[in-house]
Amino acid sequence: MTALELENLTKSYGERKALDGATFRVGAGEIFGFVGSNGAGKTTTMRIVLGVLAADAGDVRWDGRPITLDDRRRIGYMPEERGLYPKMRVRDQLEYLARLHGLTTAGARAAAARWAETLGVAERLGDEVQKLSLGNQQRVQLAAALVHEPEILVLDEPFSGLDPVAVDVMSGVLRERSAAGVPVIFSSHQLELVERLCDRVGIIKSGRMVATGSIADLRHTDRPRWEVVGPTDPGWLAALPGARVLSRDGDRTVIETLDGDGQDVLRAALAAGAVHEFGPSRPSLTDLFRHVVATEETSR
Ligand SMILES: Nc1ncnc2c1ncn2[C@@H]1O[C@H](COP(=O)(O)OP(=O)(O)OP(=O)(O)O)[C@@H](O)[C@H]1O
Repeated sequence: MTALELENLTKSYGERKALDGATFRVGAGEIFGFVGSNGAGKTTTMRIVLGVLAADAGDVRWDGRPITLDDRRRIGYMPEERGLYPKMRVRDQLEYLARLHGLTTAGARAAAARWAETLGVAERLGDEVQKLSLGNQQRVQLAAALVHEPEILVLDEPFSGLDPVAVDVMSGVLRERSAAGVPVIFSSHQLELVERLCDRVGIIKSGRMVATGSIADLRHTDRPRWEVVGPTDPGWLAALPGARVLSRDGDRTVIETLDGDGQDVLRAALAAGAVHEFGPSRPSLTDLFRHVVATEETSR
């Protein structure tokens, strides 16, 4: 199976260590969400994959062997700093990029039209990029990353600043590309979106991967957790040996128990008053992120 593998990447900018042994793998047809605080090392990692930046040490492999320039040409990349020519018309831009990647004139024209249509910017093909709204420029940017039918997609914050409809359009395209076998890696600070869209997630902190796995794996807890919307007086918990409150917000309480199917929790809560909602609770990706990423990093 073709996979993109990053092993032990290190990179320093002068004294500042941006990557410190980052290792992860994105398999064929997988959508991998790359998350971390500002300055954690996501863009640096992606630039190394692209080859626009050299690592100090470590390897990038594609299909089990060191990635080559030729492989890198088959990456669709959306850089953080974007990079469309503002004065060029959308059509010319997309066709130019497709031609640069080896498509014929007719092939480039067809691909530009197809991706503009898919991303909802077909009516803007004749406009200069700078005349488009930022969200539409971003759609064109994704079209630019896709126009040469890449075998790998590397997207640096493709969802930032998009309205919900554009988020849906872009999510649909990423799902469709991954279903076609393309490994997709994208960075984002929109963790609910990452949770919804990704097969696997990697959390980077200070240049190291601190958690990597499927959403289900990462959200798994050793002990069962329950969410109760009901009695506000925590006295009812005394009836449950080993139970402890993880969080409380008004009448919403999250409880961890030693084991069981939660029926004892429900009974105890009902004995204390009305229960409006009850069910199992698992930490969200946002909870996990807060847990593993220390706040001091945001000031790097
Ligand atoms: N060209 C550069 N020169 C010096 N330091 C840099 C350079 N580029 C990045 N850094 C530093 O390397 C670290 C990692 O930065 P990087 O841009 O990879 O993080 P990031 O996870 O993409 O952050 P963000 O979420 O803010 O985009 C940061 O401490 C940053 O200040």
